[in-house]
Order: sequence, then structure tokens, then C-alpha cells
Amino acid sequence: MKSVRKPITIDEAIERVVASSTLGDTETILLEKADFRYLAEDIIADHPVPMFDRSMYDGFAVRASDTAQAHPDAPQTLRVTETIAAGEQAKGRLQPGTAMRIMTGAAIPPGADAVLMLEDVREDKDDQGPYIEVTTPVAPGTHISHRGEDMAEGTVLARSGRRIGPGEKAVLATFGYHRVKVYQQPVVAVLATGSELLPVDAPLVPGKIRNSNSYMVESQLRRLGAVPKTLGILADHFEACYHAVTKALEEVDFVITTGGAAVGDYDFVQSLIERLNADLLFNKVAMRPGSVTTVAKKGEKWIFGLSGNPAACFVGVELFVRPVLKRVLGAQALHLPRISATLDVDITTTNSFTRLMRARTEFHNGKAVVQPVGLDKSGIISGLLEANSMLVIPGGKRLNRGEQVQVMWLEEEGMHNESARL
Ligand SMILES: Nc1nc2c(c(=O)[nH]1)N[C@H]1C(S)=C(S)[C@@H](COP(=O)(O)OP(=O)(O)OC[C@H]3O[C@@H](n4cnc5c(N)ncnc54)[C@H](O)[C@@H]3O)O[C@H]1N2
Ligand code: MOO
Ligand SMILES: [Mg+2]
Repeated sequence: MKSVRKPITIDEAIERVVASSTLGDTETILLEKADFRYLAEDIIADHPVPMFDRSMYDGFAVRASDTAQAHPDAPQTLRVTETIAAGEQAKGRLQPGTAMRIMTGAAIPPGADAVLMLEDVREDKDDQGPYIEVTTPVAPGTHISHRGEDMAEGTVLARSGRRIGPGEKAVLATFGYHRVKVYQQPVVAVLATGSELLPVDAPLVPGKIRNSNSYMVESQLRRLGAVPKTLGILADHFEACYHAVTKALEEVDFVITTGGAAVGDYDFVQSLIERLNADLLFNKVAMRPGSVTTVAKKGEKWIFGLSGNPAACFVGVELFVRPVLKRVLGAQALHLPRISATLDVDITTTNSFTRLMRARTEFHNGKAVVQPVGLDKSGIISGLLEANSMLVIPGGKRLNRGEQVQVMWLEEEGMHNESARL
């Protein structure tokens, strides 16, 4: 008889991994390499943006008071004294009764308090030089972007733990971060176990399958910000698995195995953890798929023994590997986002375990509607193609169409929009 494995709830399992997780080390990298990394410092505005009042349009810098009497029947004439290009500053102060030609982004000259767009004035010249005619009064401040209106000096713009994307990069570049301090990316070894597994480029032979878990897991790891280390396929031989895992643990802090997590004759994950003398966090979770998911720690090093069944393996990464790695990465959010959605079908679960169904959530008139995709079996791969979310169904429950359910959101590109029109 095999020893009985005691299931714990998903929440308890997540709490255990989170409680043992720790923040990773930091490094300073070039801004251009910083996409998808997590900030390891707060970004604080050390100067106002913009630094100077600037023109929002190509036009003429004027004194608003000089235009107060302007009327189509009585145009106000202003002498144009100079042209200010972006990047330049006016040679002098704007004198009453004059205007300066100014380009978008150029500094407003001292003395001016408004800008007229090129299209809104009539330009001409006489023997005293160029002048403009203004036919409508302009209010002070018009078409001026004011010093500090975008970002005031001292503002905390982004906190440590924020993922770097286009907006963060724009801000970092604005404040001169040629290099930026980020959390190091954890390296995670991925080992697929199973004597039935063939490399992806091998022709199929009876009874064998191609190793798909390695590719799936490595993709999940990259998506969440870690660096996978591919260790390939291992046959179901205890000694070989033990040596491979031991060696991997010498090289990296995180080892994921797939397969061999259950109770079969060739399932070695449990005995491997015993032999390693690692501390078991859990080896049974009251969920389907992924009930056999096993997590253990050897000192500060992690061993994730994920199920060989692809859907179960996928769930294991998203629920238990993700928060540990996100913590190492310094991320503010450790878990998949959860939303509430309306169930589009009736669902009955017989087992007492919580079901995590691969599902598709779509937004209809702004409301999230969800339905399962693919066969709800742990060994099913195809459902992962269409799934953009996971439907959480508490065990032994009947849920009716129209009920509100919890959905875990898997990816930002899972939603399609056929039209670019707003
Ligand atoms: N008597 C029992 N049998 C099983 C139990 C149980 O509690 N009692 N648990 C079942 C559950 S639940 C799951 S899930 C699976 C877990 O299986 P293992 O983690 O031991 O994985 P394997 O036996 O190695 O393989 C299972 C399945 O997955 C396929 N597989 C494995 N590796 C890959 C890969 N890299 N790429 C694609 N597919 C892979 C493998 O061929 C098997 O079909 O155990 C149940 N059994
Ligand atoms: O872990 Mo299994 O995938 O519960 O069915
Ligand atoms: Mg097995």
C-alpha cells in the first residue's frame, strides 16, 4: 500500500508557497533591455515635466492682453520680431504689441502668455517686416503646456515591483534612466520525465507521445518573466531522475519536473523528494486537474513536481510556480487576476475537489461571459489553445447558466477584436 496523501485546499497550498517565497536579487540593466522586467526602485520625478512652459502648436507667442480688443472688423496688428524653433530659446523678451513665431514644443518667450495657431491669424509683411493680424481675443494660457503640468517634481511615478512596459519606458527615458535597477530573472530548470516521451522532432512510434509539457511550461515561464533552462527528457528510472534533479539543484534555485507525480509503479517524484531529504510543502491538492501537484524545498531551493498530464501541469505552473517566481521578480501582483463572469452553460461537478476548467471568457456589451473549452480531462491539450481563462468551480456543486462565477484571467492577448473601429 502506498502512503495516503492528504489533500489540502488550493488556497492553503497557495498560502504555503507564498509563505516560503522570498524576494530575489537586483541588477542594473540598460533601459532598452528592460521590457517585461520589474522595477527594483521607485521612480521619482527629480525635475518637473515639462521643464519649461512650451507651445502646443505651431503659431505665434503673444501677450493675451494685446488681443483683448481684436475683432474681425478691427484686426489687431502685431509685429513679428523673431522665430523660435523647438530646442531654441527666444533671443529677447516679448515686447507689448509684438508676436514671436513659435513652433510646437518650443519654450514660450518671457513676456508671452498665450499662443495663436498659424491657421488662426493672417500673416503679411510690409517694409518694416512681417506682422500678423489677430481677429479674436485669446485668453491667457491658451495653447501653452505649463511647466510641471505633466509630472510635478517630487511625484512618485512608479513604485518598485511594477512591470516595465511602454509607459514605464517613456517615463524612465524622460528622467534620464539610461540604466534601470530591476529584479534578476530566476532561472528555472525544466525536466520532463516519462519513458513514453519522444523529442519533438522524432517520428511517432506506437505507445509513445511527443514531449509537449517542456515547451508549454517553458512558454509559461517566459511569459511570467523567468528564464527556463531546458533539461530535456528523462526516462522513468529512479536513479537517473535523482541524479538529474540533484545536478539541476546545484545549478539553479528552481527545478520543475513534469510527470511521475502520482502513485504508479514508475512515478518517482515522491520517493525522489524523500531521498533528497527535502521539506514537503504538499503533495496533494483538492483540485482537478493537478491534484497530484507536489512542492518541496531543499533549503532555499524549490522542487515543483508537476503532473505529467498537460492540463494539470499547466495549472500547476499558474497556481503554484507563478507566485513563487513573481515574488522573486519583485512583482507587486503575485497571482493571476480574478474576475467575476456570468456562466454561459450549466455545470455539475461530482467530485469534492475544486475544478479549474479551461475556459473562454468574452465580453458582451461590457459584461464578462464564460464557458468551458475542450474536454474537461487532465490529459487534454487542445483546450489550452482556446482557453484565455480558468473557470473556478467549487467541488460537488451544480451551477446554472446565468450564475456569477469566478474566473482566473490567463493572458492579455486572449481576447479578439475583429474590428479596429471604436
Ligand atoms: N491510481 C491512481 N492513479 C492516478 C492518480 C491517482 O491518484 N491514483 N492520479 C491521477 C491524476 S489526477 C493525474 S493528474 C495523473 C498524474 O500523473 P503523473 O504526474 O504521475 O504523470 P505520468 O504518469 O508520468 O503521466 C501522466 C500522463 O501525462 C502524459 N505526459 C507525461 N509527460 C508528458 C509530457 N512531457 N508531455 C506530454 N504528455 C506527458 C503521460 O503520457 C500520461 O498520459 O495520474 C493519475 N493517475
Ligand atoms: O491531477 Mo489530476 O490532473 O487531478 O486529474
Ligand atoms: Mg503517473
